[in-house]
Amino acid sequence: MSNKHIVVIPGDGIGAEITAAALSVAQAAAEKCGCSFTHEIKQAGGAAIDAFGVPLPEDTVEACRKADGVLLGAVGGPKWDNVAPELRAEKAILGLRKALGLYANLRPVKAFPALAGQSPLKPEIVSTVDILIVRELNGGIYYGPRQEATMIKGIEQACDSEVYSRPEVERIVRLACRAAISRKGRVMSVDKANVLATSRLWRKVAAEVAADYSQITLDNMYVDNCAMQLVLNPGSFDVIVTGNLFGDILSDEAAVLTGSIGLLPSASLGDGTGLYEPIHGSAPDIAGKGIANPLGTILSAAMLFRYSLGNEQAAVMIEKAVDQVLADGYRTADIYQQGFTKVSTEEMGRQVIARLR
Ligand SMILES: NC(=O)C1=CN([C@@H]2O[C@H](COP(=O)(O)OP(=O)(O)OC[C@H]3O[C@@H](n4cnc5c(N)ncnc54)[C@H](O)[C@@H]3O)[C@@H](O)[C@H]2O)C=CC1
Ligand SMILES: CC(C)CC(=O)C(=O)O
Ligand SMILES: [Mg+2]
Repeated sequence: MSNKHIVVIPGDGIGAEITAAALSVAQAAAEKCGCSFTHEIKQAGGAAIDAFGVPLPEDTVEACRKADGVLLGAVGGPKWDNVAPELRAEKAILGLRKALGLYANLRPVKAFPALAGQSPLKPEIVSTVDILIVRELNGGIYYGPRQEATMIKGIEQACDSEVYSRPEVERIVRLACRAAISRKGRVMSVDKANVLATSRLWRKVAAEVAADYSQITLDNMYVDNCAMQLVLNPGSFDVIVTGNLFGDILSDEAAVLTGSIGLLPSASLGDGTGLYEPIHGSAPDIAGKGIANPLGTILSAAMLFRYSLGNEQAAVMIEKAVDQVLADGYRTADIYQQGFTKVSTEEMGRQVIARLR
C-alpha cells in the first residue's frame, strides 16, 4: 500500500470529532502494518456553505475523484435548514455520491458480542444478526424529478418522483448476488411491488439477474413486512438488496439491533473512488460535546482499507480492535450502562489504537 492518498471530509455536527478519531486509528493501523497513506481535509455540507457559499465545492469533488478513497463524517444540521433547497447541506452528500458514481451502499449490520445484552432485543436473537444491506445509492426518489411546494388551483402541493431503470436495478442486484456467494447465499430483495411501478420493475429484473447465480437463492419481501421481520426475526436475513429510500430507512432500524446507530459503518462503491461514512447523520443534538460514538466511522475506515486501499490486514486489525474495546467494557454515552467505563469520542479512538495488533 504505497503512495495511497485519501480525502477526509469532516462535514458538520459531530463530523469533525468522529473523523478525527477515525483518521488517528487509520494512521495507527497503517503504521502497524508497515505502510502509510497521505490525506487532505476538504469541506462539504454546511461547513462549505459557510466558507464558500455552496454545499459541494468543485474543488472538493475534484480532490475526491483523484483520491484513492474518501472518509466522510456527515453533513447537515438546523443551521442550514432554511436555505434554498438546491443549497441545502444534504445536497453535498447526494451530489458527491452522484459525481463519484457511487451506486452501491454496503451497510453491514453485525451483532457485537459484548453488546448483546444492550439491544432492545433478547441476546439470543441479537446474536443471530449478521446482515449485509445493499442499498442502491444513485437513483430512486432521492434523485427523481422534484417540484417544491407551489400553489396549484389554490392548493399548495409538492411532488417527489421515484424513477428506476433496468440497468440501475441490474447492477445493484448483481452486486448483491455476488456478495451473497461469499456469505450464506441468500438474497432478500425488498420493494413495494404491490403498489409501486418502480418496485414491479425492480422485482422482475432482480429475478432475471439472480437466475445467473446458481449459488444463491432470491426471495422478495415488501418493505413494510421487512421492517417488522428485522425486529422479529433478524437472523433470517443474509443479504438485503433494496432501493435508495427503503435502504436508508431499514438500515437505521437495523442499527438499533446492534445497540446504537453510532456503531454502523458503510462503504459507497462505484466504478471510481469509494466513499466511507457511518450510516448516521451529523447528530446536531450532541455535536461539540465530545460524546459521539466514533466506532461507526472507525469501522468505515476499516472498510476503506478493505475496498479502496487494498489492505485487508489493516481492515481486520481495526475490526478486531473495536470488538476488543467493547469486550473490555469501554462505552460512549449512547451505549453506556452502569458498571462499564464511560469514555469520550477521543478516548474511544485512543482505546481502539491501544488494541491494534
Ligand atoms: N450521510 C449524511 O451526511 C447524513 C446526514 N444527515 C443529516 O444529519 C442531520 C441530523 O439528522 P438526524 O435525523 O438527527 O439523524 P442523526 O443520525 O444525525 O441522529 C439521530 C439520533 O442518533 C444520534 N446519533 C447519531 N450518530 C450518533 C453517534 N455517532 N453517536 C451517538 N449518537 C448518535 C443523535 O444524537 C440523534 O439522537 C440532518 O441535517 C440530516 O439531514 C442524516 C443522515 C445522513
Ligand atoms: C441526505 C440523506 C440521503 C443521507 C442519509 O440519510 C443516508 O444516506 O443515510
Ligand atoms: Mg440515513
